[in-house]
Amino acid sequence: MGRVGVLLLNLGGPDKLEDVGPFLFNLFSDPEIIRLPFRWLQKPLAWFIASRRTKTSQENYKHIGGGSPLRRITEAQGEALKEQLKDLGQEANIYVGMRYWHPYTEEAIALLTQDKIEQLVILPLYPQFSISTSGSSFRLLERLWQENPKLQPAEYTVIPSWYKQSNYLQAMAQLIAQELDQFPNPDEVHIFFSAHGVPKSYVEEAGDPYQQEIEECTVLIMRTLNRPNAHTLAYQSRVGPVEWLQPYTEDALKELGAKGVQDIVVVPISFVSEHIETLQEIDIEYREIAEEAGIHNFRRAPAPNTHPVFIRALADLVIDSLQKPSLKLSQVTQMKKKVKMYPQERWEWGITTSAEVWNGRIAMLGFIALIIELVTGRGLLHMIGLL
Ligand SMILES: C=CC1=C(C)c2cc3[nH]c(cc4nc(cc5[nH]c(cc1n2)c(C)c5CCC(=O)O)C(CCC(=O)O)=C4C)c(C)c3C=C
Ligand SMILES: [Fe+2]
Repeated sequence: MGRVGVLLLNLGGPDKLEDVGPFLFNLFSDPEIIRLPFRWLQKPLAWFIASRRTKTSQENYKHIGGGSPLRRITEAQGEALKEQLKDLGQEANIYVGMRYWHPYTEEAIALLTQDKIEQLVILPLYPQFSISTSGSSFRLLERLWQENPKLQPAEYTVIPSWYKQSNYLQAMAQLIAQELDQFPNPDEVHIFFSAHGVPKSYVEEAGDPYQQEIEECTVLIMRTLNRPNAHTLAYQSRVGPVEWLQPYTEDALKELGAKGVQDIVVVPISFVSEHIETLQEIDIEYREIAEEAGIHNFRRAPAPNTHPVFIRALADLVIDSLQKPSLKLSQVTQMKKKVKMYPQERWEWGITTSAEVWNGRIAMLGFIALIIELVTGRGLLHMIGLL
């Protein structure tokens, strides 16, 4: 076996408050995050939404120490994984490739090319696949390697999602059990799984398997936990005016409170590291909503971070993938059969020439309306609450 590398993919987060604006611009510039029919509108809209959101987002980051801990934790996971692999007899270099902030995926690719990695395992740090997370990073890798084939290692394999991995399930069950046991009556506590949401259209129109994987993951964690507790699954972090997967976390909390539930353990299920959506959104915002709803005893299971059983899960995934036939990026998108990744598969209204002409005209009108709205502060986006 040649020189082995593991590329850990994650979203990235601003290291300090000044990074928040450019980080948000990168995020909203991604067509897998905001799916628009016209590519040229992506950057102006990204700039616009990022500018509107920066201040609120900065306030949120201030609550968690002025920046995201994601880089530090992901790098610590990488170091622990390297050690664990070594203990299991597998030497490997670990690289961290973030999608929207440093260290960018491009930086990781440059490093692993420089290190002459011959066999690469691509491991997204998202247990479940979504077009907007792992899908976006896979798309970027495909593009980087198409643009410069010399950057592609001799051999590589992708792990598309891994929410069924037994040590991952064990780690989650242990983290939940540890919180339940802080209550006087652990079996009476309600377990509240809070998954990151995505727009409903991703699942229903674009075929994103995310919701199905989240639901299955919840069942598997409950089975591994093997306790009698009642549980709920809801979706957090909605952005913008369109409908996202439901029930929304805030509504589900209010409903439980109304039913008289007083003790809960919230389990962040789409994340393997602490970050703004656990430390600020769950620990501060949702806790407040829960308390107002009468849920007085609110605890949260920590994200797996560098929990040894979780690190063992990552190591097992790497070793298994090196022993199995390799899986290519193109196979992953083919495997998720009906998944419409942007922009390789276009929305239906964009595929004929006349439709393209009309799309262009309508888009031009929309862009003019957006500029007028930016200048005057009045218009449709204000009316629907996006601005
Ligand atoms: C606007 C659409 C968004 C979709 C769709 C989305 C999906 C998605 N995101 C994560 C995980 C993370 N998101 C993070 C930050 C973040 N995400 C969005 C928007 C969407 N996410 C925004 C606007 C932000 C910035 C923070 C904010 O202003 O609210 C992060 C990084 C957090 C950090 O500590 O910096 C992660 C991680 C998942 C798992 C997911 C879909 C499954
Ligand atoms: Fe997000």
